[in-house]
Amino acid sequence: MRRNGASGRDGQEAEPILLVADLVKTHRVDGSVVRAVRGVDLRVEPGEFVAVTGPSGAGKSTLLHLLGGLQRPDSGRIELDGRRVDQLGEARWAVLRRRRIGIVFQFFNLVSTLTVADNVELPGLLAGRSARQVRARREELLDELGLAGKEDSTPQDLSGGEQQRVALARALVNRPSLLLADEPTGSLDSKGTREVLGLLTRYHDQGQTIVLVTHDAGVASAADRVVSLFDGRVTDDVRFAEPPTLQGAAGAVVRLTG
Ligand SMILES: Nc1ncnc2c1ncn2[C@@H]1O[C@H](COP(=O)(O)OP(=O)(O)OP(=O)(O)O)[C@@H](O)[C@H]1O
Repeated sequence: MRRNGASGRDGQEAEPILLVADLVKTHRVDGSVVRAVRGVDLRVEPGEFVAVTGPSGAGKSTLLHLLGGLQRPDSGRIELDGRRVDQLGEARWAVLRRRRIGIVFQFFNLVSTLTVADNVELPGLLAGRSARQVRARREELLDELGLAGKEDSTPQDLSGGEQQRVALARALVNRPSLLLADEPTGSLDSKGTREVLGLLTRYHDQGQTIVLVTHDAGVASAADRVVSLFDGRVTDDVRFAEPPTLQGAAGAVVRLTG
């Protein structure tokens, strides 16, 4: 392994997908002040699979929310695909998120009253794609994710692992530049964890850029780079010389789950 540099997988200088500089976020609730993110710098190259890890309260979820535009930083800079985005308003962030960013959450956040098919298609239709295009993409994803035949089910008919696979399909429907995942295996059993990590690894192998937040070192080992946070600051940034293979990721999960 090596400490992180600024070059891509092939050693060439590449345009980063994500460039974060001196990002700061303070939460204020009922007179108390929590400095959750205290000057984070991060550069993510196209095709990287980055795990952001650290103990509870380190600021991982806050950082992910800032990267996905779900919260605004107090100061600092975020560039996505070369474009500054940290100062965009809510409406423009919503458009950007739909087109460029897919997000997977710990508790899936599926719309319980919609079918699997509708949950997956919704961001595609909201992004203005044709119904035919979106339907074809949904079919492709549900097939890849082992969910063919579940189109008419509702989320509550599915296991946690299946729900997270639906959430992954929804996140990928618009072919995002960046996939963000916030503890995506945090509410899954060992089988669901294995499945979801295997699928993330497969999409990464196909070139998907992923930033995943986890407190779990076993889950982090599926990534090819691990950024450690503590008290809102990056304390370590390690990139593995050999990007892990699907088998490597599966091995990590087997070690994790026994
Ligand atoms: N919306 C919020 N309002 C107030 N405080 C918050 C909010 N979100 C997070 N915090 C606080 O900010 C700090 C960082 O929280 P954050 O959830 O980002 O850390 P984390 O590393 O993801 O932790 P965990 O693994 O427990 O989710 C914590 O002290 C937390 O209590």
